[in-house]
Amino acid sequence: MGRKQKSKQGVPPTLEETRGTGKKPEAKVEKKRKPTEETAALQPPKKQIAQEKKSLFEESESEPESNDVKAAGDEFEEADESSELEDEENVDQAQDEFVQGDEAEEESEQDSIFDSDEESRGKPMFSDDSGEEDDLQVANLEAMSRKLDEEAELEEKEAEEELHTNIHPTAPTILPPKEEGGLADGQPMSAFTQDLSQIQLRIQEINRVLNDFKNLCEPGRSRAEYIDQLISDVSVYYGYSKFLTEKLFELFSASEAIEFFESNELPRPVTIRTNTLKTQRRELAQALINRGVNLEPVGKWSKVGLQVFESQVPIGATPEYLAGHYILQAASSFLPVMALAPQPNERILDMSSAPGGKITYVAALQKNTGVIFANDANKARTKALTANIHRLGVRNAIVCNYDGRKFPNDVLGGFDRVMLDAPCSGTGVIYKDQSVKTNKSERDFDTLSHLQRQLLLSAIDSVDADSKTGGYIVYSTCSITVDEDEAVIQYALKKRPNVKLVSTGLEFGREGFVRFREKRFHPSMKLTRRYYPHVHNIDGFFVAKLKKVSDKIPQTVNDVAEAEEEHDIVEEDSVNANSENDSLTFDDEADKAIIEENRRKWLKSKGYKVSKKN
Ligand SMILES: C[S@@+](CC[C@H](N)C(=O)[O-])C[C@H]1O[C@@H](n2cnc3c(N)ncnc32)[C@H](O)[C@@H]1O
Repeated sequence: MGRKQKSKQGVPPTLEETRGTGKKPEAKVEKKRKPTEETAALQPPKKQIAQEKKSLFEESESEPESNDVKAAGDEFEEADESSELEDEENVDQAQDEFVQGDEAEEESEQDSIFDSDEESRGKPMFSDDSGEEDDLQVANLEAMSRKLDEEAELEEKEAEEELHTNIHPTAPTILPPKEEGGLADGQPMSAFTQDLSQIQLRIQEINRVLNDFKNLCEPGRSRAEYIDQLISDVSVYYGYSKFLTEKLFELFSASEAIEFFESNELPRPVTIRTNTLKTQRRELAQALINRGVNLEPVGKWSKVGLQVFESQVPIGATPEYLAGHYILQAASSFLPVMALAPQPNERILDMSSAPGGKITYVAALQKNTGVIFANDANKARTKALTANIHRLGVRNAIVCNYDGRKFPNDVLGGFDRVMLDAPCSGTGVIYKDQSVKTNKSERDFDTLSHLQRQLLLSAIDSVDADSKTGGYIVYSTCSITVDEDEAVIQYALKKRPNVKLVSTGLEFGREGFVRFREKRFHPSMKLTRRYYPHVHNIDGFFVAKLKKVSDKIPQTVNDVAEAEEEHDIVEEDSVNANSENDSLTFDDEADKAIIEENRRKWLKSKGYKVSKKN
């Protein structure tokens, strides 16, 4: 019903489009969020620069992230088609397809990435290099940010006026009458109007009622009825499958969910990362400003990121770009590398590294010392990885092409640190790949979560707990679903009690869920970090950092305590992974069957004779 209705109406205009035509949206869904502590590190911009995005990247080369989501989407479409396979085989096949990828897949995709840092507007800081902030002439930035602030203020004022004009002083009849259209009690009521602008208005109205339910609800109507209608309306208005709308809705309160869905209609700010192997941020900024690029640092939290406001030249084809002085990279992608905190001379594994945005940052932090194994299971994607490694002047990386689940730990293991930026559904980057809105099923999430769990165990097994400088694993995704984030970490804590969660060291971000619906995660899960587009104005992201305390997989709580003592680990916040609080259960039997099936397929592919399945 929802999709049908949408195709009749066409895609709802985004706020940006509405602004572009000079026509205002009928009303803001909700008054703009006031800056909170949470947003202090990264203030969302009050004015997005969607139009500029296109011209900025017209000639840009491929960079990380957008590829990833697309790859996931493509592979899952294929997985869906293999309907004649048995359930287990389906899961397996989907995983294999996901890993192998399409050889013909485009190796390069544009990375249209946006970010903002309102806080630092007007006071640019380039603190990474020499601390000589005053040296850089960035008057253009100040002018730009003043202009943006004024526009934003005006917009906010207008939005507030509209809110008052459009919203009825008392609760109107929002929900369709129970008897109308044969709707039964408790049955989710899909949109009873064909008009998207009316649906949009109803979204606002329901939100208002939910925020003051006691006074504004219609007599005899339950909160659940309003929420059902809201989910149905959001699904129609923003064009999501009902399944995904519900899945994402449950992560937030109703008002926040609306903000989240709205934020997926707007691009994130364009950001670039200075390649400190070749230049310093201050010099790069100066060179780009001279070419007519308006930019400023992404925020105090990053020493290498720059946000691009507008540019008279294609930002992906400047001489500085071609010389490898920077890479177009989402600000969110800096975070797992910062959490990994690689040290010079370490041996590091990036288990799924193509097209190389994060691993080239790792190399820069190591100043090209030590050794990085830049692995990716998709051979086609390793070409873009190699190209980026060359362009950015990385000399300490070895590109390899293993399925991370079967990474040869016995030969190549014993790493000081391992990064697993896992393949995921991309629910954090819906703006970049709108197909995620409709092409993900429950089965896709199950398949991915299973793959992510296997990869994480393999990542853990590749680390040397006795490393003098490290012994860490960082797990990240650009998805915000609990299945792909906390549930994967919880699984690893259970299967590998020789690891424990530690602080990511990241300054901002929301704590990971310790409770989520019926699930109870380990208390140390609060050390993980979640990022959201509507809160932090960066891609939705998840980052967790684990410390391996022993190379043996301990069997008892005491074993873990002993290992920790031996490794002299003092982590006030983190709690032992083998705690009794661990109440989440796992379907070990199902895992066993899938792993066994994978093993059989692998043996077969290597030419071994494999006995028939029982
Ligand atoms: C999120 S992307 C990685 C992005 C990369 N870290 C970067 O910053 O550019 C996930 C990657 O996982 C790879 N992948 C999928 N399944 C894999 C597996 N079983 N083993 C290793 N890599 C895998 C995909 O080919 C994809 O390149």
